[in-house]
Amino acid sequence: MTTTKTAQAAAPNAANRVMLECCDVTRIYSEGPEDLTVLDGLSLSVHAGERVAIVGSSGSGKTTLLNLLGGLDRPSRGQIIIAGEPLSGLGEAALGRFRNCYIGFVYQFHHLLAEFTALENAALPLIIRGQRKRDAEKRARALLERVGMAERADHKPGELSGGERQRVAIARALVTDPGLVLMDEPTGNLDQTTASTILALMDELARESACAFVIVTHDTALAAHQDRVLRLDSGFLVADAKA
Ligand SMILES: Nc1ncnc2c1ncn2[C@@H]1O[C@H](COP(=O)(O)OP(=O)(O)OP(=O)(O)O)[C@@H](O)[C@H]1O
Repeated sequence: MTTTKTAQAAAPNAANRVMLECCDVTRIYSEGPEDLTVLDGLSLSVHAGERVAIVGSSGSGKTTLLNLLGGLDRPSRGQIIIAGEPLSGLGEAALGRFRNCYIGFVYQFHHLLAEFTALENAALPLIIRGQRKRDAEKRARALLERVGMAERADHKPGELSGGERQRVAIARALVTDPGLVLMDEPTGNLDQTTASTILALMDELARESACAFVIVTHDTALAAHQDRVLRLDSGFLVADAKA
């Protein structure tokens, strides 16, 4: 194990194209009586088709990092570049459009819309993008099928179990065929069989469409399944050997 600010060893089978670059990123929270430095000059590259797990103890900054990578928060210092685009150069509206095109989110707080069915929720990112409802729902249905939710497509979130809602959220994140998917405990609510289905789907997508995944998790089995495991510790990334 190396203890360096930069965790940049490329996975053996990763494509050469860099999908995500995090350059010397620092995040300091200044709201309390004292400044809190959560990330301290952190650098990271993730290539197309690469799957990276971020682990670390509670409060180590995993969610903070994920929010920065998704453009939901801005770093105090440093630069985040996705698909060659520095996020700091984008205003809020442009950032929203960029997220819709390039990033899929599976976050615990990213709730499904209660008044829409599973199918409509999964199709939503394409509708927002301006795609015709019929085409968007066709693609969404295909994704729901892949996560084993085709039978429940016409149900609303209130009629689904926690694990089923999570699978719809995963379909919604993948429906736009994003270059980068950010996941926060994606298999947290799932039984082992369903979790394995989701892992297999992620493997396929990483291979087929060179989608890159950054996955925050406490689940050691899920982390061990990824190309790289990075541990957040005292504001720095510590690169583990391939788990
Ligand atoms: N908006 C904020 N203002 C001030 N401090 C914050 C804010 N958000 C997070 N923190 C603090 O930053 C630190 C890192 O929080 P973060 O949520 O990133 O940790 P985490 O590794 O995701 O934890 P967990 O595994 O428990 O979800 C914590 O000490 C937290 O209290």
